[in-house]
Amino acid sequence: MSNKANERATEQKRVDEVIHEINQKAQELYAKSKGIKESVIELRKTFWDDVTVNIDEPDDIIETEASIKQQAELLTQKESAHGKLDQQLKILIRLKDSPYFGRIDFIEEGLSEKEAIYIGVASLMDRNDEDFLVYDWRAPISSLYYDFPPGKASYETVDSKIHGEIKLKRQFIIRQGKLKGMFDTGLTIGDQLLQNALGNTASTTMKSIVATIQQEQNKIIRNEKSDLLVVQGVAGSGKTSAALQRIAYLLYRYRKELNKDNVVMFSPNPLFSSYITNVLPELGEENVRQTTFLNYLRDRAVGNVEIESPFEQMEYVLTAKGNPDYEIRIENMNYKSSVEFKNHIDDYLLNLIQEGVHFKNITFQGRILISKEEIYEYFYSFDAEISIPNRVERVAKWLLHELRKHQKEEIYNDWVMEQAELLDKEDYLKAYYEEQKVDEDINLEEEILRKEIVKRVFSPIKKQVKRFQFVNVLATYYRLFTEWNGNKPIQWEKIANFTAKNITKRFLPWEDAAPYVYFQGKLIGDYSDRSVRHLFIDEAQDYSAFQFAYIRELFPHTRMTLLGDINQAIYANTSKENPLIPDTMVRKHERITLTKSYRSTRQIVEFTKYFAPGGEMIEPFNRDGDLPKLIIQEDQNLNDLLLANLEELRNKGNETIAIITKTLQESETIHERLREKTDIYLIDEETYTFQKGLLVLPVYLAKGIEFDGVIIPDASAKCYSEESDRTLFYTACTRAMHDLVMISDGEACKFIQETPSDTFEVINE
Ligand SMILES: Nc1ncnc2c1ncn2[C@@H]1O[C@H](COP(=O)(O)OP(=O)(O)OP(=O)(O)O)[C@@H](O)[C@H]1O
Repeated sequence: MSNKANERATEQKRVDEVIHEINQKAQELYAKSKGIKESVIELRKTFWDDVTVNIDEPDDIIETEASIKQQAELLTQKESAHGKLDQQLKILIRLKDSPYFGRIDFIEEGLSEKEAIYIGVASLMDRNDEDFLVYDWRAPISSLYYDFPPGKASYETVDSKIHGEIKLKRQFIIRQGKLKGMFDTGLTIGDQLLQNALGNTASTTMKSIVATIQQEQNKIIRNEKSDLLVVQGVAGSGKTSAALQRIAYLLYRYRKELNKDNVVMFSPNPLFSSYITNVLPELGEENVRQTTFLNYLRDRAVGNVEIESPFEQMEYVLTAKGNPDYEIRIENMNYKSSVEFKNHIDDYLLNLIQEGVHFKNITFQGRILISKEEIYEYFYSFDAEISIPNRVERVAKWLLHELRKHQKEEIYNDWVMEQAELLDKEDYLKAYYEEQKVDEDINLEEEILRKEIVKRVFSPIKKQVKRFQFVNVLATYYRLFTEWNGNKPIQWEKIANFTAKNITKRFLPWEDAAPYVYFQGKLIGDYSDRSVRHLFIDEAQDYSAFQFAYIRELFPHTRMTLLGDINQAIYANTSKENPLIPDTMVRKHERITLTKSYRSTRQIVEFTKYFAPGGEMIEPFNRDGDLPKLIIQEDQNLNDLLLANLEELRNKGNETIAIITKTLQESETIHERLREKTDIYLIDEETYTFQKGLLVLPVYLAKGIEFDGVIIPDASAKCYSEESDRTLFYTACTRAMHDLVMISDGEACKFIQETPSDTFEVINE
């Protein structure tokens, strides 16, 4: 046997031994878990047998309660032990298929023996729990694998830095316990494994990249020092992947202090959220809290307002040119996205300390119990030193006190007994006795019934007061645009009229959503979630300066990781003062730039980098495919052309093909035309998942996602005519992993024309 074959046989032998060990452990765990499960079932069945129930005397009741509590605790303990064993079993099952993907032989400085360190998705100890058969990829020593080629190397432990030398670096592909591939590499992580990973067809959910994390990505994943980490990475450079592995890393590294509920991720759209849901479970972690910024704002906004989505805003910008309000809307977007507007709101808030907060009457059965004027007077009777939210709290206390007085007065009104006729008296009396702990007294019955009825009717009013709903946030916001005479910026009149018109309809355009919720927080307090320890913002280029400033105030003590690509800033006004642009961030932060693109073939990256602003720095990963194709057609039927190209892409092995349009309108038209002829799935902002096959969607909903093949049905100069379309077009093209086809009716857009003619193939139909 050759040396190589020998080594391979030795490695397979080790794989077999480790799997044997896994099987043993799994059997033991299974037996334990089964035992516990049976005892849980048994305990549930016999729960009451071991409880002494006696409620004759107060002492007996206490004893009974203690006995139930003890039994319940025992059950919880057993259930949790069973849960933990189950979790361990799941890890073993994962390891059994592929116990590890890497090995390094490391000699620590001062020691003579080298140690072979095998790295996998989770740790595995030998039977005696003495040695590691597999190290978790997140263990400190595993960083050697990602950070260094063979030669001098070091890694950091909790309290020191260990130096030494890597003698060997090896990568494995193990599937179903069989060694399918094995490569020794001089590079950080060899090309071959990455080639394998990237050459596959797109999947409908994202995969983990732990076996092939690159050095730059590893810096993002293992960064523990920065409070604010800003990652600017070109399209397909692995930002989202790095973010998810970073979450898994942090959950492992700080497992005592951090859990899934302490981590929040803002993602660009619901489709993206479901696209990434598999990654953390694949790494043995539970999914963290995920939401879109839109949902975050919608969940918070008071005042029964309708908040426009950023996608609707985008669609408006792209399709409503010529609309009488269009220019004003753009100005509104400009101004409301700026920190200048935030300062303006802050000035207004200073004025509100003196005057101007609007309140609502507290009404009951159509009568005003406490008028807004009375509330206003009480609110402004406080010292100017007392902040607005603080005063609001005091007003709430006062209102509750006043309401109690009104409640008492209502008791003897006729309506109460009328209502009593309609009710289940038993239920009311029972509730009363339970609460008041008094003995039944028939003479008191009517009195009690009255009290109870009034209490229940007042309860929702009190709840509203406790939630500060007596403050009319929307009307106070409206006053900013209609009455307040503060320092007004230029163009204020138009913007103010436009905003006032919308507020009257209880409608908030997307650019007004964050300002309104910010303003609301300053009036009635923010329910900022202090349990959030890490916040991740993906596609950070799509946030405006106002939104960032607001998020920073909302999470003052939260560590943040912002990831994005300024070249993909598709929403109007988000690329100004964006933290992804160097020097725009005031707060101390660390910045990592990723320039290598892994998603697309070399040919697609070479083509797209020409029209990405600052694209010279984009480096393709060395994976070859066909040149992007530009089809120029004059009178061809677009349907036939699309169908023919689809067929061709399918024949080349592409499984997921997306027709990416500029607007939703266009997507709908194409969907309508093709649905009779082929299976095609339209994706809109309500779509949460997608299947392999043919999809049609606007570019702003394709953010963060990738497809085997992409067809741009209208890449003409008519469609992508403005400079502001550059990032849209770039985003659309960079969704393609293997094939990119662009169709243009007549002259192609200037972005294609800017690129050297040898970077794409032109076909004249
Ligand atoms: N180290 C890696 N090993 C294997 N695959 C990788 C690696 N880095 C990135 N990829 C792959 O490259 C593709 C792009 O990654 P990802 O979506 O994380 O990039 P992104 O920077 O967020 O892209 P975009 O900004 O365009 O949305 C994915 O298929 C991902 O699995």
